[in-house]
Amino acid sequence: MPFYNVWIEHVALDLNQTFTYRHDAALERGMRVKVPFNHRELVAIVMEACEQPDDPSRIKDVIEVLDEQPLLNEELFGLAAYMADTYVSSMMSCFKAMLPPALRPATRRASVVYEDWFVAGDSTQPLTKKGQETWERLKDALPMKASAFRKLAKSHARSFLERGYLRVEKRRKESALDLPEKEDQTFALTDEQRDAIAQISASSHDVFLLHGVTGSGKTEVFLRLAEQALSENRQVLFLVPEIGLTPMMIARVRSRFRQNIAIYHSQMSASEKYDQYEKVRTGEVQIVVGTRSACFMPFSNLGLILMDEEHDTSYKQDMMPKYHTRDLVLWRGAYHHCKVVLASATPSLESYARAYRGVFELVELKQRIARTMPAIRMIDLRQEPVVQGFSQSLLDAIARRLEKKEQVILLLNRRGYLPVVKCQACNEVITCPDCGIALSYHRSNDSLMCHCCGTVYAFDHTCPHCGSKHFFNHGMGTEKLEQRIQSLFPQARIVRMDADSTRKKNAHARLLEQFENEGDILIGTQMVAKGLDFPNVTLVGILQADAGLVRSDYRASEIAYEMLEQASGRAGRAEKEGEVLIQTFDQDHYVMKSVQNHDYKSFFVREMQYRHLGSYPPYVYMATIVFSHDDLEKAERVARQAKERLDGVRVLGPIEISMRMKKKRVRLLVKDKSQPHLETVMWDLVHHFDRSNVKMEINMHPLMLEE
Ligand SMILES: Nc1ncnc2c1ncn2[C@@H]1O[C@H](COP(=O)(O)OP(=O)(O)OP(=O)(O)O)[C@@H](O)[C@H]1O
Ligand SMILES: [Zn+2]
Repeated sequence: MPFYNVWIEHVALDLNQTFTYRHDAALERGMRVKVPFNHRELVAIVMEACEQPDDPSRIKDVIEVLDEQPLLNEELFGLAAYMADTYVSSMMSCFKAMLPPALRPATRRASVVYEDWFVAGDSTQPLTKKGQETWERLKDALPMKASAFRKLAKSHARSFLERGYLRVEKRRKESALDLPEKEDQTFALTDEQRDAIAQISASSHDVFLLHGVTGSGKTEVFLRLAEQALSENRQVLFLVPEIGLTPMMIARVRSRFRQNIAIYHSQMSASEKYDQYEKVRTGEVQIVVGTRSACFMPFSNLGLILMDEEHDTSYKQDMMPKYHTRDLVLWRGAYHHCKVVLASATPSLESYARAYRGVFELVELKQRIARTMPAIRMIDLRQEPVVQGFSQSLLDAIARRLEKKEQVILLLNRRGYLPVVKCQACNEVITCPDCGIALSYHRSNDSLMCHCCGTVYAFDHTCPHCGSKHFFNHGMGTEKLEQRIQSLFPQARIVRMDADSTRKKNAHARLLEQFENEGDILIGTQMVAKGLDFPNVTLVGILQADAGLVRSDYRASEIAYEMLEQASGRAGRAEKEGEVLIQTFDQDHYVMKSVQNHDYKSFFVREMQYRHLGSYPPYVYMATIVFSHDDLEKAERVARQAKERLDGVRVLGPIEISMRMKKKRVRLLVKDKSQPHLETVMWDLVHHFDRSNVKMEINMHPLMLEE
């Protein structure tokens, strides 16, 4: 049949409308084609063949077919449709989110680069005793990248080559992720680990919440479960929140499974992503480790999905379609009839509530491998003064640890030098003209930065309002902390980790390696709270523990709790006992109490009461609608009209929120007990509400209200 319905990407079009074109050869669903549209050539995706339209003479021809095979299989089509429905977004935007950039409309592939790999030869020539030992230790890990093997085998690599134990083979260059080389370590499982694995394997449930305290050895549980799935010839998807923050985790997975693994994350180039995508599609690898977009990999036979740190907010995409990775992997798990394991020391309230009700099966690891949780000491800042950010207790503790040659992590969740630049003469605060919020001073490039939109402004150290050259020096970001701590401990080797110091590719991995090998103090933003496993870290200090609690967002307490508990969990993970010092004005707050007692359950119970009282998730489903326009009144008027149209749901607002790109913005907050009903109401708005050139953006199930 020569007629086909296609999806076209075009902002001015109504969501999900399709158009009909003619093509005389057969097209398959999921192929890309180029079509004429309003005097332009646009890329479209074929949806289906269709009947001859009423007036075939008006139908135009497809200009070019871009693919030999469909890009997406039926499962991924189903996933796109689910995603479009759930997040009230267009099919085309879902396809774009799902495909690697090289397969998105109108891109060409970069050339392929090759590099040396070692594969095992079949030599029986004698080796020295040391050589024999090294060979025994490493031979099962082959094939391996030549450079990596040389690092592990040191001087022996050459004789292995000369004696035919190794052969060189050219392979397509891997993702440039610079992972620390690790040798595989297998442990005798602890009783708890063994029980957890047995429970998951034997259960008839599909979805598990693995709640294991920090340092309880969740990774080893993942690796064993992955081995099981592989032994049944099924594929494994292993999701991590941010690749940069998890080089150690990935190195461990890779050291166990070597060549059988694809790595997929946002810092890779388009051609690297394409390579990894193809490896999965062609069945060359069985395991994918990656960040949220890895949940779209073209698996054919998934046997297990692992989602580490399932509470992490980076699993929610912040552009359209604003999906949550957890929802999508649950859908895929159901499609493949495979088990899904969500894991965290601090599960999201949504997941724990589901485990509580038995929707997910709860699996617990209550003990640390190191046996003891670190002791938490609250430093009451109402009693003990802080001088330039530090209490004397914290300074003393740092000094003691440095003396013992142990390592320290300091958390201050604010980057830059000064958080606010305020004129001493006229009291004006310098703000971002696009967003209206205070700019931060960054000393490294001597400029001002908006932490909302990322714009950098030149700073001549003169107040734009009154011309004064004097500014207050209140407040502190990580840059200032670094300077201060260096002057207090001149001998200490300090590593700073925040969004500024980690901008370059592989910077995370490099900084972490630097800290592990030759650092004394690691300072940083919430990044340092995540996943780090350094045996010699015995002190964690948290400078402004209350900072997260003063935010008005409904999830503020949960996010603050996660950060504090996770940061605390970095101390004392091996033999040496750990200690955590938390500087707070509010030590009786239930968040502080729960952290102090390492008591997730009490946090959960209290927080659920607040969510219940305020009608917030997980008690209701929620969406935000943001209207933006140059004219605030117009945006408000349209928002009020939309509110009237929203029938049978609770609507709060409109309220004005911070500007974005110079546009004024107002927000409606929509709540309902029923997810399908909420979706119906929102779709109705998208299709039938006249928003007269006011921009309208919907965010289903937002994690944060202020964005
Ligand atoms: N059975 C075991 N025997 C000895 N050591 C183990 C065992 N299992 C794990 N470990 C070690 O214990 C440490 C903590 O394990 P892991 O990093 O998996 O913890 P985790 O549960 O992921 O913690 P977090 O949630 O804090 O990231 C690691 O250094 C790991 O190598
Ligand atoms: Zn801005």
